[in-house]
Amino acid sequence: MTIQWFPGHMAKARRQVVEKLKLIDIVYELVDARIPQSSRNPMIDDIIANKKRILILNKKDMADESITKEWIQYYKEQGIASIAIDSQTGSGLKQIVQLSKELLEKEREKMKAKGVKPRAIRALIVGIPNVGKSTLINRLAGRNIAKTGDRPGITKQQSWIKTGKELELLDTPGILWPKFEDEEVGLKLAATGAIKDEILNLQDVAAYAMRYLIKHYPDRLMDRYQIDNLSNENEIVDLFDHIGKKRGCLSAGGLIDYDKTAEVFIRDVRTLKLGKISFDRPNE
Ligand SMILES: Nc1nc2c(ncn2[C@@H]2O[C@H](COP(=O)(O)OP(=O)(O)OP(=O)(O)O)[C@@H](O)[C@H]2O)c(=O)[nH]1
Repeated sequence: MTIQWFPGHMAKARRQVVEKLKLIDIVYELVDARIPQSSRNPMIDDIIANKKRILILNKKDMADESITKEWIQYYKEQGIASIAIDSQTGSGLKQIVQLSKELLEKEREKMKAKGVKPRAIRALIVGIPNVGKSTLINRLAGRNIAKTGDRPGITKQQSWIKTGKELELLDTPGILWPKFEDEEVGLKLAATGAIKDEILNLQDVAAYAMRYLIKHYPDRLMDRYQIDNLSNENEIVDLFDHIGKKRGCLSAGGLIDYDKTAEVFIRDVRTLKLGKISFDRPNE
């Protein structure tokens, strides 16, 4: 389902998250590990205010491992606890409870001192569309629970999902909007498949991804499309021609079909044919 993020919807989405914050101890802010900055909500710090938070870099299986490590370090320096996980296989999930306990230790110690037995930690997953919120909830619950999160305008009864003895999750994640105002962010969201292909011109998205690969992963481009010398193909049009020819993207008259080439190239990127690519890098 595509959400049209009008200002009214943003305000409503924000209100829904703020309401839920009253019920929970900790926020799990879910982002896409390939674009940890570009897949964050622009107002997230303001929205969650003083609540404890873990920044969860999901889909780590698709991101460049060394860059993910740099991100974790970067966030540590910013005072933000972060971990990388793969919700599809469950890799990294154990750290979530462990880290939550660490972050909430003081509060829990205080409760113990008052003679109150600490209850399970209560958490809310928030994030922009498509970062894997439902997949994570289902994984933590050990069954298929989460279907859709809060759509702006739709109010749903809250209920808790128990995941083991130590953690309870709100069953509907908070859906927040991405940073659309920045064109590059839009291109990154499109390149990773986070937004619908109809929203941006696919040739623009492909050209952006090609430039990014020339800069950061030239060998992979050369290997995949048998390019001998990338410096001669720096012109994006030449690269389109080369890839179009190699991948058989020709129109009736034998000319390169650029739309088809863009589609094939983007599919290669999204299906890891060019390896694991991180489109956001710290300090860039
Ligand atoms: N490779 C990989 N794919 C994942 C992972 N987590 C989720 N996905 C896929 O990402 C897509 C989006 O996942 P969802 O769980 O529907 O994302 P969501 O955040 O709930 O999306 P909305 O309901 O649109 O807000 C699905 O195709 C999932 O299978 C992961 O860790 N690795």
